Amino acid sequence: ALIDAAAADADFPADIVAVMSNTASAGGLAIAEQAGIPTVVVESKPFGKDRAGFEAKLQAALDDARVELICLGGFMRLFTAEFVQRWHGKILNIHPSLLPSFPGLDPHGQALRAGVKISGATVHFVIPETDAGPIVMQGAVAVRDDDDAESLAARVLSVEHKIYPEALRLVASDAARLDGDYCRLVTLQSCDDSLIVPPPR
Ligand SMILES: Nc1nc2c(c(=O)[nH]1)N[C@@H](CN(C=O)c1ccc(C(=O)N[C@@H](CCC(=O)O)C(=O)O)cc1)CN2
Ligand SMILES: NCC(=O)N[C@@H]1O[C@H](COP(=O)([O-])[O-])[C@@H](O)[C@H]1O
Repeated sequence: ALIDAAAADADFPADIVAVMSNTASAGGLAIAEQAGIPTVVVESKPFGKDRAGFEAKLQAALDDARVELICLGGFMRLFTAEFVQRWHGKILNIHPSLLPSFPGLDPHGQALRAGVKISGATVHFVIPETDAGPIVMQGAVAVRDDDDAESLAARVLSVEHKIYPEALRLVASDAARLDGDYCRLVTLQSCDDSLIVPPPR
């Protein structure tokens, strides 16, 4: 969705300069290759619990690609506080729940077990505390009585594909920035109500 958004708008304020993964099996690498975007794999498994060692190798790849802003998508490893502070205000993550509800792993299962009627996705700045960074944008879906984790994830994913490009547009154009504990909207943004996704008929 980020690749498509950047390709579709000549004025999009960001270029996808590389897609990187900590595992060679990540599906996004093939999508990037098909789009002619450089890919990099920095395997995390050889580093075991040595997060700093993995991050040093990742940082070198980010430097080589001259990355200025990181957008995480399904990156299932926690960063050290040192790495996050080095990239202060320059790492976004998308999480498939309406944070601060249901952070961490299995958010859809958490939502279903809690019996919530509305779920969705959140784009937030990454801070050392997991899934706790200031929120840039959210989109919602109704939870249906017959939903399981797979069906809910599929509907939430369609919202992710809508809000992540728009959140990146805001941050890359400096219309939204991390300001202490807040995501500060530097310019008034017209809220796009279509991001509140009604339940499918
Ligand atoms: N310091 C931070 N690192 C990361 C954040 C963050 O907010 N602060 N966001 C996550 C993404 N994420 C949810 O959106 C997430 C990813 C991974 C985990 C986690 O517990 N990972 C375990 C390993 C789990 C596994 O291998 O299956 C771990 O790293 O020990 C929780 C939340 C990205 N990083
Ligand atoms: N905590 C982060 C998290 O849960 N991210 C989730 O992983 C998906 C991508 O995974 P995939 O590339 O395996 O489809 C993302 O769409 C998001 O819902």
